[in-house]
Amino acid sequence: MNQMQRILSARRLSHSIIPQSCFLHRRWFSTSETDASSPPLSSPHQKIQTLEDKASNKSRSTASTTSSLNEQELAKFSAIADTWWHAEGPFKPLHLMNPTRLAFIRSTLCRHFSKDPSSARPFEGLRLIDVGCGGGLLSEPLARMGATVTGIDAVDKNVKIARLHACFYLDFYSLLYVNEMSLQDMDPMTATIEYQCTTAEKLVDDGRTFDAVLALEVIEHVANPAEFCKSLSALTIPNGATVVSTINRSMRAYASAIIAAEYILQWLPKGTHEWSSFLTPEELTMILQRASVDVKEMAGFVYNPITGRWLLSDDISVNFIAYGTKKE
Ligand SMILES: C[S@@+](CC[C@H](N)C(=O)[O-])C[C@H]1O[C@@H](n2cnc3c(N)ncnc32)[C@H](O)[C@@H]1O
Ligand SMILES: [Mg+2]
Repeated sequence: MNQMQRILSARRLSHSIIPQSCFLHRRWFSTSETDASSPPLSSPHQKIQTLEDKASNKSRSTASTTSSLNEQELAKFSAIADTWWHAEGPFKPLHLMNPTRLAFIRSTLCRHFSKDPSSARPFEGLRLIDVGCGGGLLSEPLARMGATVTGIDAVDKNVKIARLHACFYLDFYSLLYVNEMSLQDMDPMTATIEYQCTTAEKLVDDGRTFDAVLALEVIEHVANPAEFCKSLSALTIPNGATVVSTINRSMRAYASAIIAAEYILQWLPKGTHEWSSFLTPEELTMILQRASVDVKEMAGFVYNPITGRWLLSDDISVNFIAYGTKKE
C-alpha cells in the first residue's frame, strides 16, 4: 500500500478518487531541495519573494526560513477585511464551510490528544495556533471548544477585525458602526484569543511552539508553500498535530472554485484564486513529509447546492483538508 493509499484509507476512502496526475511543479520546492544543476526558479511567487528579501534586507536568525509573504495576495485580503463577518459577503464560502471543517478538526485532534469528542470543551488544555486566521472565523470556535488560541495573520486589518469581534458580541453591522463598548458586551470565551499581526516564520524565530498548528485556506496564498510547511512544522511540538486545508490543482477545482465561485456565482472577488498556486493532495503530503510532518488522514469538502451546506466527503478533487503528526 503506497503512502497516499494509506492516508486515504484512514477515512476508508476509495482509492479511485486519488487524482492520477501527480505532476509536481518545481516551484513548490525550495532550491535546497532541487538538484544543483537545475535552472534558477522563476515563478511569480519567487520573483516577489526575491524582491521582498532584497528590499527588506532583514537580518534573520538561524532558525528563520524565507518569507512566506506574497504582497499581491495580502493586498486582496486587505481590500475586503471589513467583510470577514458578513455571512453573505466574500467570505460566505468559509462561513458555510466552518461547521464541516470544525467537525474534521474536532475528530482528528480529539483522537490525537485522547480528548473526549462529546465534551463541550474538548480542547481544554491544548495550545493551538491558527496561522492566517483572517477575521478569526476558525479561532473563535476553537476557543469556545476550550483551546488556548493564538491567531496570526500577515494583514494588520484582519487582526484588528478579529480582535474586535473576539472581544465583543458583534455582528457584521455593529462591527461597521462600533464606537461605544461596555463590559456587558465582552465575550469571555473568545476575548482570551491572542491575536498578532505576524507570520509563522517570525514566530519560529521567537521560539514559539504549539500542540497543534492549523493553516486553513492559506497555503495557496503564500510565496513558498514548502518553506511555509517547514515553518508550520517548526511551530508544532514533537508528536503534535498539523492541519492544513486548501484547494486541489484539478480541472474540477478550476471549474468550481474559480469559474463558478468567482465568475458565475460571484461568491468571491474575481482573481481571488490562481489555479497554478493550488497544490494536489500528493504535493501537500510530500512537502509536509519533507517538513517532518506525516500526513495521517485526509478528507474532502463537498458543496451541496440544494441544501447550501458543505459535507465531509471522500472526494478530495476540489477542497480538501489534511491532518498530520510531527515526527519526534
Ligand atoms: C482565505 S483566508 C483564510 C482565513 C482563515 N484561515 C479561514 O480559513 O477562515 C487566507 C488568510 O491568510 C492570510 N495570509 C496569507 N499569507 C499569509 C502569510 N504568509 N502569513 C500569515 N497570513 C497569511 C491572509 O491575510 C488571509 O487572512
Ligand atoms: Mg483561498
